[in-house]
Amino acid sequence: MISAYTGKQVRQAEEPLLAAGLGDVLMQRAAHGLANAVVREFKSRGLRTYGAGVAVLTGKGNNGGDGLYAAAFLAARGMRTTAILTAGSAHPQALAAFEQAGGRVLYLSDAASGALVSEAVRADVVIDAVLGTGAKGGLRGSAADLVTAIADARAQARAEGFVVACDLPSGVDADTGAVSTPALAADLTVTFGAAKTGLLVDPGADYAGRVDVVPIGIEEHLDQPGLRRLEDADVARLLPHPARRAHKYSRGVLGVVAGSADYPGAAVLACRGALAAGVGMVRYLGPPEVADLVRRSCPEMVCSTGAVADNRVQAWLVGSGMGPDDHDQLQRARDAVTSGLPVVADAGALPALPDVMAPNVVLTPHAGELAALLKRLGGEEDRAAVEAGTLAAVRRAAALTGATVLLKGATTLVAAPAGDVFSQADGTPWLATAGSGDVLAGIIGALLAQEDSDVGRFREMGVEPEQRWAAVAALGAALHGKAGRAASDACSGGPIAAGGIADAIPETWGKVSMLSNAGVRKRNSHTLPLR
Ligand SMILES: NC(=O)C1=CN([C@@H]2O[C@H](COP(=O)(O)OP(=O)(O)OC[C@H]3O[C@@H](n4cnc5c(N)ncnc54)[C@H](O)[C@@H]3O)[C@@H](O)[C@H]2O)[C@@H](O)CC1
Ligand SMILES: [K+]
Repeated sequence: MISAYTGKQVRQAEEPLLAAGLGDVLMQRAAHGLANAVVREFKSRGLRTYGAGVAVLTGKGNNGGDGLYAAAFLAARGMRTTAILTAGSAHPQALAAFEQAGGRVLYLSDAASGALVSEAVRADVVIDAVLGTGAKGGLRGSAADLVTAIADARAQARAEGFVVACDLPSGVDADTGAVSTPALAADLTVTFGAAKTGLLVDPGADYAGRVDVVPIGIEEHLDQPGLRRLEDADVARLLPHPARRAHKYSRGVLGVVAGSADYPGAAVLACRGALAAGVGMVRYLGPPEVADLVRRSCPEMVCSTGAVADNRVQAWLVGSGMGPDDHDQLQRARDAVTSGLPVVADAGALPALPDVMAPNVVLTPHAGELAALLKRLGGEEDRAAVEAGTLAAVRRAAALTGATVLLKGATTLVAAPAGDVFSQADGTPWLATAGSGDVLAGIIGALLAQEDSDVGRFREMGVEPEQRWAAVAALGAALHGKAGRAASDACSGGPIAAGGIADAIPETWGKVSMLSNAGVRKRNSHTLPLR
């Protein structure tokens, strides 16, 4: 599990060490980690470090100090290092160490900016150490102009080097992931002590590139993370596995209320996602013509035209492919949400649900649907505002509705009403295809139906029982992303259609599960390997 913290939380964790006079030690550890990461990046790209050019964009605070110390380490390895001071001054000890190691110092002024841009554009690596967690707002003045010019050169492929952000890309808000432009998109962000929340949230994640966390000794002072990400091992631990004497009912039955005359395919894709995601049985409820297509597309399905109350299931999926005029289906969606069972509510159901729900109801809006939901609850947001502040928007929606809210996107965020947030980015842009969300709803529905009252495996991971619905939804997002990636990889990175995501789920599931075979055997009470 990756745990992420706000800038304030990280600074609070640093306080006891700073009070003990260890400030310079922390900075040296951070700088050492940054320098090592830069060297590793050169090696992984098959590039020589000796004689390579390093340009450090250096602010006047401690972030600039980290960059200068790191550049001093790199100079000692024979790299040609140049610091471009953006604020006229820099961390004095770090600057002295840098100059002593043979680094060259240039000062940013309006007159010199053309030459400085060329310097940065020619460098094999640009280290962005202008602003860190102490920044208020984004880059301004000539520092902003410099970054704009470098970013333009990179966009026009006039710069060959790569960009490494020191702690976070300057201009990215460490807490919210909001971006004050201009900001330089990094290939790699080397962040200190702990991942910062804003690096794992869009749009900040767009600028962070890969994120490396360098431990600096503050870790034991960190409190509860504001945001978490499930890694492969967590996914493996959370995926359900049938007990040896399981039968189809004990494995969970999912009821699906989805599809309409206009969008019958959405019901089929939701059902295909669910059938592939481990559930014992899927029942479909809806108009006869949609039921007919579902039955013909998925012979495993049990279809009926009855009411929610007449069907024994462990969880419901409602809304995929439904419109505002599908009155019978919308009534079923409302009945499912008030049944007390876990529900995943998607697309067309979202405008028709009660204002206040329960944590075991998982809403799955995209940014436009989330904006509409927030407006209905009295907010001002439009789609652009949601996209610029995804974390705040998803948290607010969860707090206002009392439901778990999953915001779909390149980075998928899931907020529990009590405040826990998960962030998953397992997929590929090819997942942005019609029907992909229906498959996601199917997966989450299937996982909800398999949830039992055993909350131990969540507790072991530090997830409280009432927040586990968010973890289950994040698990679904992870599985969906990984399956989409696997489907695309199987076509050498080519495009995928939504049905391909569903088809790739079982093998993706199997491969991830192998990571925790020991745990699986423990849960199944088997001591002998299954043959
Ligand atoms: N506190 C510590 O002990 C450690 C801090 N570390 C580094 O220190 C950073 C935080 O350092 P600081 O608190 O000095 O903050 P920053 O380095 O982020 O910068 C703050 C400085 O820039 C100025 N500033 C703020 N906003 C600005 C803006 N929009 N435009 C231009 N100037 C602006 C401030 O007046 C201040 O001088 C972290 O991101 C990390 O890189 C690491 O060295 C690890 C240890
Ligand atoms: K930075």
